[in-house]
Amino acid sequence: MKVEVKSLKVDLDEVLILEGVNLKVKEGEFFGIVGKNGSGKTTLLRTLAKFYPKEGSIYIDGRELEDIKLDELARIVGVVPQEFELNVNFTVEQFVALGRIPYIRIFESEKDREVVNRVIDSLKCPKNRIVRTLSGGEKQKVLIAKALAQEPKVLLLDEPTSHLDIKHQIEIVKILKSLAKRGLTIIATFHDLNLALNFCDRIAIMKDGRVLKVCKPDEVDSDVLREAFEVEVEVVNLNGWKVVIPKV
Ligand SMILES: Nc1ncnc2c1ncn2[C@@H]1O[C@H](COP(=O)(O)OP(=O)(O)OP(=O)(O)O)[C@@H](O)[C@H]1O
Repeated sequence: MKVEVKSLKVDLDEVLILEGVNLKVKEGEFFGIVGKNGSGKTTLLRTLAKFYPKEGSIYIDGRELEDIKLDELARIVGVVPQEFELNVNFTVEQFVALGRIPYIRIFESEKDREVVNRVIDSLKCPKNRIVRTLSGGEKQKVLIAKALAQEPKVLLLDEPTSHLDIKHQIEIVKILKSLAKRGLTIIATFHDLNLALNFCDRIAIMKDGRVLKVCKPDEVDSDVLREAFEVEVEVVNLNGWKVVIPKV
């Protein structure tokens, strides 16, 4: 499903956090959001998930967010939050099954079990382990699995690779890329510019609650990064990889 944001403004506790945000994310697009700390990335994602009141409009598949009730929204939009104290005593299987709540009537159905097992297998999560005992990276995958068990059409992820080593970072972004290729619309924030530049289809660069530029990774240059991050950097091409190097 496509996601469109028009003239979005968000105030939290009477502080202006987002203003004049306009975005058009296509169905099946892997869309990255980057920007320095406090630029408004998390607030934008949470607003897309209807966590915060807003001015302006957000359309999901052409429908204004206000008109989509929360139970229906839970079947359309999956959210993977940034920080999550995942100290629950559930097994991975039980925890991922929570993602089926928007579908469950009284008893878990055969389909619920099938979806939970498919998602766990596709992310290679350790099904029978207790979630509390998992490493940060394993917990991150379990959170993504729970969101995918919702069978969302749009997946919002806040820093999906923040707890991961380089192997697992690449594993997760490749999984996200393949999900997007199969039609899932993915909007994810990244601190790691190199991951965003090499895997996202397009990127929004944010500063001070506004979107400075939306472009393809090839169009991200040192000028816009200097403006957004207030640091001198160079964007170079190294063996087919775009790499952002700080000039210190
Ligand atoms: N409830 C609130 N009341 C006032 N200010 C808030 C509130 N929530 C967030 N902010 C402020 O809004 C700004 C944007 O925060 P947000 O978490 O969206 O940024 P971010 O780009 O995700 O940052 P980070 O990269 O550090 O996670 C920050 O200055 C933050 O302090």
